[in-house]
Amino acid sequence: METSIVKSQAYGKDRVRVVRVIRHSSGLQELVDYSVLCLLSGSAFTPSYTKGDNKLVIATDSQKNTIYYLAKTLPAATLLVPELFAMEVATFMVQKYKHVTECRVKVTTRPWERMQFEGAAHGHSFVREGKEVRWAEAVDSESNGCRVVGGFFDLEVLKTTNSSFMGFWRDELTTLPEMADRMLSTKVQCQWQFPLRDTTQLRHLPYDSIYQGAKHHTLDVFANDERSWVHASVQSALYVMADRILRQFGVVDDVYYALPNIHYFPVDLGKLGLRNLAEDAEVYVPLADPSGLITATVSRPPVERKARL
Ligand SMILES: O=c1[nH]c(=O)c2[nH]c(=O)[nH]c2[nH]1
Repeated sequence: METSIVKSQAYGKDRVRVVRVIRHSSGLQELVDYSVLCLLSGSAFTPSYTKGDNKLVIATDSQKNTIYYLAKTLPAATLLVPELFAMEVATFMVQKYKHVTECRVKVTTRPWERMQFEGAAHGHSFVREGKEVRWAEAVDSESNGCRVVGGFFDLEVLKTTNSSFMGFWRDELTTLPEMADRMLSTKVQCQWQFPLRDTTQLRHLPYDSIYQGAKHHTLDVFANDERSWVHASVQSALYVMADRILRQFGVVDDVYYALPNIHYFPVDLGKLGLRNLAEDAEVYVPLADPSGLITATVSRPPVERKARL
């Protein structure tokens, strides 16, 4: 007879692909392309793990059907915003099934850009641009209310100059030279968290503007903020990016970044009689592994947090 206890559990369906078309009477058509993860938790499910008792198990197949059902029946304005869609699925599950105490829904989007011809937007044709992925997560829980997070990952950027890394700790294990100018590349992961609110308030936050703003600040600081790059490091640029997002969007509680430092090294062409190091560097080789990894969560000072409540 087993004596172990289940400390935590969550089960559901992952990678539910939903492509939803919204057909407007004007002839314009819109499209979202989502991959959805839905996970249910609750102590009522413990016997399904410990006793093989499935009485209260909502089949993962039914969870998948619920996602399709909501994709068909929710209003367009909700479907088009991943945070709102995630929240509707999560709250639906918690409200419909009394024994579900928490539902976690993560929606990942694959962006389709509307085609443009001579400046005019096409009514129903789209092209996949870039690899960056937007995502949103809503966790609705009976006891805590709803927690929403938005973010993006795989935004790949590179700059050929105006980045340095100087003045770092040196000891017998240090071989890296001071770098007054270097190539810099990263694949940005950024996410922003909203305070716990009730769902009525959460339904009215400007999720799309925050996503656009976060992306803008990320690219603008990467390309243009001389202070953080020319004189400092990935760490200091990360902080400036996050601070800008927090200052523009009062509803955001904290911002997390993960910035890999994908190294590009100048090839030593000395043996070919060519100078290609330091200020002569023009030919580089990207290093697949390892990369640096700089991460931080940045939030408001405690006093400012209190004032916002
Ligand atoms: O911006 C950087 N931060 C670091 O901490 C670091 N470490 C390193 O080797 N190169 C860099 N670059």
